[in-house]
Amino acid sequence: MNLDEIRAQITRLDKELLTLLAKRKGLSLDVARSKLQHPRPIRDQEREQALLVELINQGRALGLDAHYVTQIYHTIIEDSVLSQQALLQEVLNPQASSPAISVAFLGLRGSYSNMAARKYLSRYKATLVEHNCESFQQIFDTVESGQAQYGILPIENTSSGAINDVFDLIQHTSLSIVGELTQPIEHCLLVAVDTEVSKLSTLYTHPQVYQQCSQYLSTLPGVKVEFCAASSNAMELVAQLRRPDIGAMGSADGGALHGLTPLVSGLANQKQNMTRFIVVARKPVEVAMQIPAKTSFIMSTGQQSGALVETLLVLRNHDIPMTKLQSRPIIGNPWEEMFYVDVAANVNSPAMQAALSELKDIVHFIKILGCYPSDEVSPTRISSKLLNQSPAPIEPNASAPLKSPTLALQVGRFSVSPQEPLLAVLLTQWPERVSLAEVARQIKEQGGHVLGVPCFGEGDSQFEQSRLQQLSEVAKQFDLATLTYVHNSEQLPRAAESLDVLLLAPNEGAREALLTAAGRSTRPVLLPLAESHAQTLADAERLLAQGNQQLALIDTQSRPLADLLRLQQHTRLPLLSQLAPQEDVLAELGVVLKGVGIQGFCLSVEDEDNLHALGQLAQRLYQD
Ligand SMILES: C=C(O[C@@H]1C=C(C(=O)O)C=C[C@H]1O)C(=O)O
Repeated sequence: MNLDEIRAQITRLDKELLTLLAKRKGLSLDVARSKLQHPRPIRDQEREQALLVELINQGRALGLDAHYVTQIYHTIIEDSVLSQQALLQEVLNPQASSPAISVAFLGLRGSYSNMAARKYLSRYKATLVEHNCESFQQIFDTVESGQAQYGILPIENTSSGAINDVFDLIQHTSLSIVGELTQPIEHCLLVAVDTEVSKLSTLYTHPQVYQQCSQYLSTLPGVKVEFCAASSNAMELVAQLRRPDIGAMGSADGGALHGLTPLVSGLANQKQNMTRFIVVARKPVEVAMQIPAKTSFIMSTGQQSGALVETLLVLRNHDIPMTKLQSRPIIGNPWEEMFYVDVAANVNSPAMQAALSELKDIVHFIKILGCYPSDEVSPTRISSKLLNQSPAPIEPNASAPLKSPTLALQVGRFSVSPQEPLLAVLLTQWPERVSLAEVARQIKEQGGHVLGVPCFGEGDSQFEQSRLQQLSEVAKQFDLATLTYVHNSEQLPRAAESLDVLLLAPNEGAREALLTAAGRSTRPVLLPLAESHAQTLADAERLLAQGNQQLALIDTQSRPLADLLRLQQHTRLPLLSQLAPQEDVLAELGVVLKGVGIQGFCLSVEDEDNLHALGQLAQRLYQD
């Protein structure tokens, strides 16, 4: 077969795949209709888990790796759940469906708010009428006066935090929040004609984008930066001028609306840059009880001590999870605060109704801002336990686990517990023979959780920075947490900026400064055992005293079991163990250590050849 013939086959297959995906979506909507007739929750994570395990196993038999299959199905299921939710909402709020929908947002065509508006309203099959606004106030005015049905407003950003102006305007509006969505903010360098970065002399952008991309821009010293009112204005200008020496900065999708193409992407200093938007309308919506809802309200309490705590206790007593609490000053009442609260509950649920009536008795002011479907469809995770199910071998006779420590370690998205210990791989050096991505893929495939690679000490700080960044990007791709050795207090904050867990190098000089820096960090820290238990515990105390309570001890020298048990009697900190893969009894050792309450294993490997040991260890640790 020649290239054209092979490509023709691929094209045919892709068409078949799309037809099948459309059929699947149709069936998922049938499921929604059935759930409407015989009410039950839209989301069924048990079903999703069973489906994923089956698909992963079928995929493996066909030579597809587990991570690949999981990623594809997370996307398919997310769309399936959101489409089912939208169908239920349309049945419940028929006024929402009309031939044209008008929406007000900040900026011109191509702005981040515009892209958010398009994404949110794409769920309705109606033509979009867009109202460009110059301020948040104008968005509120446009919707309040009925010129637009919906307004889209950014409310918080993962890098810059709460957007105070929007919070302040909500305090006084008659509008209701009827929806939310979270949008990744991915800054790109956009150009109108075929050109190269070296040919650029001027870049147009918004000051906030400039700030968020400062590190990249410092690598282009000869390029002049000109500010515009919004990133969409910059795009418009560059599209009009069509010159090879100028570019704009903004989203790739937004640029495409102006005929611009991205020359470089991923420019933001912080890679996880996301904005949460709220959708406002004149009338509140009703949210079906079968779908996860959020309710937003504002309240002010008296200034007496404990007033806020009392309100939060009401929520806790009714088992209502709070997802956000933000305070803003009340204009005209110095030192009084208005609290913005988001809870994961339907305003019409009995628990929420009971909580609201109790809150009314103890607050000075309370107003419901809206109840809306939650935009988050958190991916169903398959535990290592489920993936590694095989007939259970005979367990060696381990002693009964000691009382489990009270401190719960959270590494990335993994909650560490004696039942589900953490499984990390720590490469002794940066991989040379294969790519880091291949190592990550293997770790994921074998059931590991954390990818650890040394990033410091082999070059200048820019080189180290690029390793930290590579590690974090590759791990994210494979849904793994990240780890590196930290040798001194200067490295610590740099590692903490990008990675999930920090392993302090044992016995380096300037120990105190390192412990203090680790104690000030908000990342979990692994502290290697010192010569004596007394020294280890003193080091731990020093670190904890700085505020960071996410601390675990790690045995890096395979100490005798009795020694570890003795240590456990004196501390509530979780204990992890670093193991070498050469050990022929590695898996058995793991089981014994898990039996005595060791909460994690760090497999120290020289290269990818030793990774198969991880699979054996995972299988023994996670089977029932
Ligand atoms: C389709 C269903 O609804 C949801 C979507 C699923 C899917 O797309 O596979 C699975 C479970 C539910 O969370 C269902 O319940 O079967």
